[in-house]
Amino acid sequence: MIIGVPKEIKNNEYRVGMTPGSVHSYAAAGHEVWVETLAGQGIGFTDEDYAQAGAKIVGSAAEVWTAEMVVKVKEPIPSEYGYFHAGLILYTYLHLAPEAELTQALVDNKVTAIAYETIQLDNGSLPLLTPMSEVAGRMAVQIGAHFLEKAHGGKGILLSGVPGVEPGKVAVIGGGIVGANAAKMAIGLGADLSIVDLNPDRLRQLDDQFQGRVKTIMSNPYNIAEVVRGADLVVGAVLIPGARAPRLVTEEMVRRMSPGSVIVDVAIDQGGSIETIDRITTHDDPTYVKHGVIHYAVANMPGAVARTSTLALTNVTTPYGLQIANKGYVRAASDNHAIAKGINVVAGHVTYQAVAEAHGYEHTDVYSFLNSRL
Ligand SMILES: NC(=O)C1=CN([C@@H]2O[C@H](COP(=O)(O)OP(=O)(O)OC[C@H]3O[C@@H](n4cnc5c(N)ncnc54)[C@H](O)[C@@H]3O)[C@@H](O)[C@H]2O)C=CC1
Ligand SMILES: CC(=O)C(=O)O
Repeated sequence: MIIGVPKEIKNNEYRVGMTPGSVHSYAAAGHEVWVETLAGQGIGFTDEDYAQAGAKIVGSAAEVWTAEMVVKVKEPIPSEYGYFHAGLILYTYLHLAPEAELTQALVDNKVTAIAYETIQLDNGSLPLLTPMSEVAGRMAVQIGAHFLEKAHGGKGILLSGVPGVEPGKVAVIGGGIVGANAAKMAIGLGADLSIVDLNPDRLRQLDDQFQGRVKTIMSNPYNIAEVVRGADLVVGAVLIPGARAPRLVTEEMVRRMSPGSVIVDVAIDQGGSIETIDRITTHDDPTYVKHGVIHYAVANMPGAVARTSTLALTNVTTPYGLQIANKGYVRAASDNHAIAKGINVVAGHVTYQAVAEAHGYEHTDVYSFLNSRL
C-alpha cells in the first residue's frame, strides 16, 4: 500500500504522523511510505533520516494526499479538505462530534476515516488517546502554574505555597488519564488537589493511587460549583468517548471564581467542558479573560512538546496502522474490534453513533458494513 505522511499545518503543530522508526516498520512490511518534505524537521527528524529509513520524500502536500492511506496527527483543517478522495483511508485524530463541516467533507468524499481517539479496547480504554492525554494532563498543571503568575495575568499564586503559606487549590473535573496525570503534577508541586468524577470506582482507584493526597469528589452540579468556586486552577478533563463533552462548569460557576484564577480546558478538543469557553485558542494566542478568569483552550496541547509527543503517539499508532495497511481496513477491523470502533465514517456512512447523533446523520452499524464488504 502507498501511505502518505503530510506535514502538519495546524497552528504550532510540530508533531508528525510517523517517526523514521515507524517508516522503517511500514517499509519492512512491504509498504511504500511518502513523507512530505520537512514534515519532521521541527523536532529533529530530517528528510535524510526518513529517506534512510525507507521513505520517499515528496515535495508537496497535494502529492502526499494522493496516497491510499494517510497517517496524520491532527484532524484536517479546511484547507486540507480539498485533498480528500473516495476510498482514502485517513488515520488520525478526528474529534468529529464538535466538527460538523469536517464530518460532512469526509461523508461527501467517501473517505474511510479512522479516528485515533475512538479506537477502544474491550475494557473501555482508548489506547491511541492515552499517551496524548498523559502529555496534556501533565502540561495542564504547568500551564496553569504559569498563568497564575501575576506577570502572566494571574492572581499571583504559587501552587506549592511555602512554609507558613497555604498551597494553591487545583480542581480537576474528570479523573481519567488527563485527570490522573494532572493530579501527579499537582501533587508533585504540593498543591491542594480535588478530583471530580462520575464513576465511583474511578474515585476509589484515585484515592488508592494517591494515598490520601487528593480529595475525591462525586460529580454533580452542586459539588462542581463548590469545588470550582474555591479553586485557583480548574482543569477540564471529562470525556464521553466520541461524543461532545458535557458542559459541566457553568457560566455562573465561573463568575463566582476569584479574579486571576485560571481554567485549562483540556476537553476542548471534544467541544469543551466549560460554558464560558466558546472558542478554541492556539499556542500563539492561548488565553482570553472572561469574568476576570483566564481561559486556556488549546486543542493540540501536546504539539507544544512535539518531540516527546510524537514518540509517545507513534509508539501506539504504528502497531494498529500496520494492521490496517497489511490487511486492508475491512479485514483489520473485522479481526480487531478495537479498530472497528475507530471507524467513524466509511463510504459515505457515519458509523460512530455519537457522531451521527451530534450532526443528525443516520447511524450505520460498523459491523454490518464490514460484513457486507468481506
Ligand atoms: N486539548 C488537548 O490537546 C488534548 C485533549 N485531550 C482530551 O482530554 C479529554 C479527556 O481525555 P482522557 O482523560 O483520556 O479521557 P478518559 O476517558 O480517560 O477520562 C475521562 C473521565 O471523565 C469522566 N467523566 C465523564 N463524564 C463525567 C461527568 N459528568 N462528571 C465527571 N466526570 C466525568 C469519566 O468517568 C472518566 O474518568 C478528552 O476530550 C481528550 O480528547 C487529550 C489529549 C490532548
Ligand atoms: C488528542 C489530541 O487531539 C491531540 O493530542 O492533539
